[in-house]
Amino acid sequence: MSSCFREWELPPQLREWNTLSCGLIRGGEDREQRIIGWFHPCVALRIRPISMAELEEGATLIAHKVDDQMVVLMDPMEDPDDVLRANRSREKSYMFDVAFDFTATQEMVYRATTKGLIEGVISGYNATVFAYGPTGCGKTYTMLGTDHEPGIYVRTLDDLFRAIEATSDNMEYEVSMSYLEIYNEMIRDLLNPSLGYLDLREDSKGVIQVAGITEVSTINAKEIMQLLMKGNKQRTQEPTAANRASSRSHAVLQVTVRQKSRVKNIMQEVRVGRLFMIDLAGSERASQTQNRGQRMKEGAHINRSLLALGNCINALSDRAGGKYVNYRDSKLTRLLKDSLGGNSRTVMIAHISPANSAFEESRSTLTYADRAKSIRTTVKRNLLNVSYHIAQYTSIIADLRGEIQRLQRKIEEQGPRPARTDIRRIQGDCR
Ligand SMILES: Nc1ncnc2c1ncn2[C@@H]1O[C@H](COP(=O)(O)OP(=O)(O)OP(=O)(O)O)[C@@H](O)[C@H]1O
Repeated sequence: MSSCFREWELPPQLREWNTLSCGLIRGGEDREQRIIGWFHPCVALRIRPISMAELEEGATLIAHKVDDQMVVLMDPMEDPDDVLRANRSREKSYMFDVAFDFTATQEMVYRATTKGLIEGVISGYNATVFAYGPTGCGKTYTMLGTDHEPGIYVRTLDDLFRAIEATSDNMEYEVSMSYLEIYNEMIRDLLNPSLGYLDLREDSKGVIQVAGITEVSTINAKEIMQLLMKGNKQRTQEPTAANRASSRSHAVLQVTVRQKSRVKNIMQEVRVGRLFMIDLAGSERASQTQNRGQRMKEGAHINRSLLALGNCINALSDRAGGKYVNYRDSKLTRLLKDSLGGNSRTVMIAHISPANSAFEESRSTLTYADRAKSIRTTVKRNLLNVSYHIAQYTSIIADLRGEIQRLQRKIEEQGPRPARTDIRRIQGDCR
């Protein structure tokens, strides 16, 4: 099984961090970011098992994994038994960093896509993993999973805390998480829904923040999982014809890790890594889902934001063409700005059904996933430079010392201080 990153090892550019001649960007007075290189997203494809409903409809299989990286999609209108068929133009093969079919376990998907990001995150790099694809194709299964087959959220958090534990003799960590959903273009805090709808703000360094979101600090995987499960119960899910428990919102789990050395020194740095794990709502065809009323309205919002995401992917993958990337079209793309074309190692896991009835959705998902491979992101280490503050205080202290010396000199120049009686006499003169 090939993988995006080698297990427990940093990707080559990250490993070469110490030897690379890095660019140094001052991202603000107290924040430095060191560029370590360009990256393309890791794009994985998962073909879920055929469902009972599809079997009952007499579905045939049209999507196949050929090897660890190649997937073939056949046009269902073509007769596979016709040996004379000359026109196979609509049968297409796609190459990905890694491909999975119904035989793949949750552990295999996690190891090949996400596990390799953890070491970077605890050392101050940003990373994003997102599940993409049509409704009912297995995104929530991959990200959240089940009690028996936990998905990427649980496995990542388990390994993240294990990695922290392994280096905690030398390093001090602070981990916090937030969990939100974007439902009908509105942001809701899943850890504290009573906060109402939240706004997106861009800080002075261009980093997108959700104003007022609950950030829970913890260093305990079990505690995070309990919060996640609680938050997930708040997520908007409804039965649709395509999926009995269809997620009607995009769910974003953000884990922030701050790392600093236990050895206190004057040049101490705090490294801040952010990991986004995103379970997108599924794209859907109104005709297939038979949605009406509220479900149809939700579907329109979902499709609109996924279209905005698709447009960003298109524009970003055509950098040579100099296309403008419009992140502002939806909350989803604004939130994913850094993950898509900015400072992040990004993994996209596209999902499709193997059935002939899903041909059009599968084809467009494969096309988007294929385009996403040519996006480039610039990965930088995020440093909150404590030494900057120390330098500031040192220079303030030096200034104050200089001022004291100047005043002392002035007093000395003015001669000895008048005695108390002289002061009384001076006051008397003034009256
Ligand atoms: N790889 C898989 N192995 C076993 N079951 C799967 C797999 N992928 C999906 N399923 C099952 O298929 C059904 C639909 O999956 P899921 O809810 O994850 O789809 P989704 O893409 O998140 O859908 P939506 O966009 O509507 O929320 C679920 O019952 C899920 O358990």
